[in-house]
Amino acid sequence: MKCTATIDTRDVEELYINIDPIQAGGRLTVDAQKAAIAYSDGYSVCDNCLKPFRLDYINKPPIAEFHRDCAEWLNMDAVRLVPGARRGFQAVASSIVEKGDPVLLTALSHYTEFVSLEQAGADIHEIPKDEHNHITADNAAARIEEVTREAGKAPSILFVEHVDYQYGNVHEIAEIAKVAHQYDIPVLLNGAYSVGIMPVDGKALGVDFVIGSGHKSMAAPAPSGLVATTSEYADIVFRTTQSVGDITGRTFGIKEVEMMGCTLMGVTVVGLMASFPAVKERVLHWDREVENSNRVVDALCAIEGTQVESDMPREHTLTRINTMDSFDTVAKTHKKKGFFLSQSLKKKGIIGVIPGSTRVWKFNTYGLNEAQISHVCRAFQEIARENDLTVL
Ligand SMILES: Cc1ncc(COP(=O)(O)O)c(C=O)c1O
Repeated sequence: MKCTATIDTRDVEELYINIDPIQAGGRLTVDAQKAAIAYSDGYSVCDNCLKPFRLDYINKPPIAEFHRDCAEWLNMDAVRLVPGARRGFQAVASSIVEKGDPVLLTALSHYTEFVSLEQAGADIHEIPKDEHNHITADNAAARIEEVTREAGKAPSILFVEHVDYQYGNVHEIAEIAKVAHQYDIPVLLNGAYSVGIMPVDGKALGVDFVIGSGHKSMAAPAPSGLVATTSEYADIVFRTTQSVGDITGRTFGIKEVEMMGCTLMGVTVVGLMASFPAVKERVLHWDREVENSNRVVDALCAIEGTQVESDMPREHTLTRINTMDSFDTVAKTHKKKGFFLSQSLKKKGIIGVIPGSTRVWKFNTYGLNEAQISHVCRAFQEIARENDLTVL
């Protein structure tokens, strides 16, 4: 049968400023693009897989060294690469959680966190958010007490988002981890919106697992991510296989069960590695990114009726904005309805706002330079004025 699917070249990044809430930290560096081409064959990194036969031991390209560097960078003891943050959640859940165990995640957890715990057969409970859309240590403590009372045993793990995907708020992780540890509950940090864009120190936060997403925040090809842990948990999460063939008597050496033997291959691993020097450098400039985020938010707030639903001032580049009393009032009579906003933005060279959204929506300014930030600020206000909204 003839395959009719064709892949068009994608020139979006060259032509437009992209403020899509989930894509900002995943854009590849030029080095990652070059590495992806050079290592495009499936088994390209496996040419020098010598004893011991496991991908994270390969020295050429320096994958083994990269694992060590990455652990040190996160101030954790061991790292493995995985195909996406979700596979990191899955590895931890399946090695720590027994079927029927109570577990805690939060009212701001991503669905992939739920799914990983569901797959492990967990009895899932949420920590509620407070009135400021924060997960707090007090709420975590109260929920641990409640769930322990109801289930007859303490939760076997607590998953918490460093920065949540709904508001882009930064949560009080060190305090939550301290509380959880008082009940001997290990803590998994979902760093999908932090690892690779802002400084993350696992030991300072006091967490037992750090999960990162390569394609979301580490300028890496999809699917990629990492799971980092402490020496206390490394042997559990990275346990090696005990399988023995009952006819052949075969054993499989040091292959790790949760990693399905070998970790990231080809384009994904070399892309992640090639961007790593730039990623390490860019997290040092997080203050500038936050400043830029606040500039755009301030420009939006100057449009009468606009409100920010995330923390103010912004501490992150992902922001949730409410334009029901500004852009949405235009949408009510505009011939293009709610699509006028994304279409007007596109005409001004900006993409990433979901077409049709004029009520509550999100954007991310990560990685934009000064000129692009100024242009985005100006564009929102011009669109407001063109549609007779008041700009203060
Ligand atoms: C907060 C959060 N956690 C986890 C994930 C899943 O990340 P990945 O695609 O790397 O598995 C996402 C993806 O959108 C997310 O927003």
